[in-house]
Amino acid sequence: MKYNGRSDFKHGERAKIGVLITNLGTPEAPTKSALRRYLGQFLSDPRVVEVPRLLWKVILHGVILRIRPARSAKAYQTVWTDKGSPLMFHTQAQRDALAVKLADEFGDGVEVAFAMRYGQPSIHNAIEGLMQAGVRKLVVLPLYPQYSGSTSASTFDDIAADFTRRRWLPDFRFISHYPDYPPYIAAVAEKIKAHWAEHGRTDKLLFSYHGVPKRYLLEGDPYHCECYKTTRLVAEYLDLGEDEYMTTFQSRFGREEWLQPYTDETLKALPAKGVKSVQMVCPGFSSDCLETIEEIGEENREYFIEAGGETYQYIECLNADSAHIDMMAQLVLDNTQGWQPQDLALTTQTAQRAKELGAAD
Ligand SMILES: C=CC1=C(C)c2cc3[nH]c(cc4nc(cc5[nH]c(cc1n2)c(C)c5CCC(=O)O)C(CCC(=O)O)=C4C)c(C)c3C=C
Ligand SMILES: [Fe+2]
Ligand SMILES: [Fe+2]
Repeated sequence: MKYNGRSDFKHGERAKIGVLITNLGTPEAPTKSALRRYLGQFLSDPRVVEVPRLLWKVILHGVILRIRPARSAKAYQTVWTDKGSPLMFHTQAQRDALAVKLADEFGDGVEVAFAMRYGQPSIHNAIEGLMQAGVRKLVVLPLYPQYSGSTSASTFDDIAADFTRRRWLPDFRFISHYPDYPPYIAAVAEKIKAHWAEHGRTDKLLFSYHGVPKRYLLEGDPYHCECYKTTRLVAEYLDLGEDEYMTTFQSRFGREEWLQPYTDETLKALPAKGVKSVQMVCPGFSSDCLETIEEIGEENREYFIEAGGETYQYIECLNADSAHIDMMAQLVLDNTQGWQPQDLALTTQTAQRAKELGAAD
């Protein structure tokens, strides 16, 4: 076994704090072949699809990867921009802004990177870059406010896989969720308020979260509860009455039952119940992406209007808004309590002894 490490370590070198933000990942291009690669990696993750491996391998390679890539590529083409995939450029912008913000706190003693769980930039490459830059204390912030095994734990698995191959592990903190973190709740609520100030209010506000199979909830995944908690706290902040908002779940995948109520079914049913205008918000997504721009912004709009709805508005994700970056910086600061970038505390004597033993200076 060859462990990853640095052979050019210098005694007295500054030990930096590393901050790694992550998100899900996105295909490299909106093409069938790129989608096949991306979906192949994503849907092979046992945290995402909890089906016996052999059976799933046959279904994935025999059916899904033959049909879905072409369909998904078409959908991605509708959201692709000159800057590439929205999920990618928003995450890059979040990293850049967070780096500026954290430099106020730690000066040049902090390194900020971003990575994607599937595809590039990979978690392994990002950690490698941070370690090469002298990071000895690492905080990882997956940008999933609500914990789910399929997202948060899967990210942890990938970090752990990197660590099993690493010679010198950093001090490590992992922010597994923040569904009720006051600055996050405030940022989501204030974004809604800003939308109201510009466009007024509608009959209902729908909080739409990405779904997971209902089976995961029944087997102990807290995701469902954490989504409801976020909704409740934002609704309280906004002083909403019970009948003014709803929580729904979108992006169903496969045949089994997922968390309900489904966003699409709800929107098809609301006009008949007298709800003619809705605003949609997706607090579980830190960045606008295929699932918000195309699925909520376009596809579900059609369902609602075809069913007799009159006004349908989508409120964008927090993306690289300053309130979102401030929230991330605060979360990082809360989770680096007691950490300061510092010179490695090696005495001259220790350094001398290490030199005698042949270590690089
Ligand atoms: C926000 C949290 C997310 C959870 C929880 C989640 C679970 C989950 N997703 C799938 C299947 C697919 N998701 C896809 C796209 C996608 N999913 C999330 C986030 C969560 N997924 C995001 C941010 C995105 C968009 C990525 C982008 O490039 O913009 C897709 C791919 C799109 C498609 O082909 O339709 C699939 C497939 C499962 C099975 C699952 C939980 C079990
Ligand atoms: Fe997903
Ligand atoms: Fe619950």
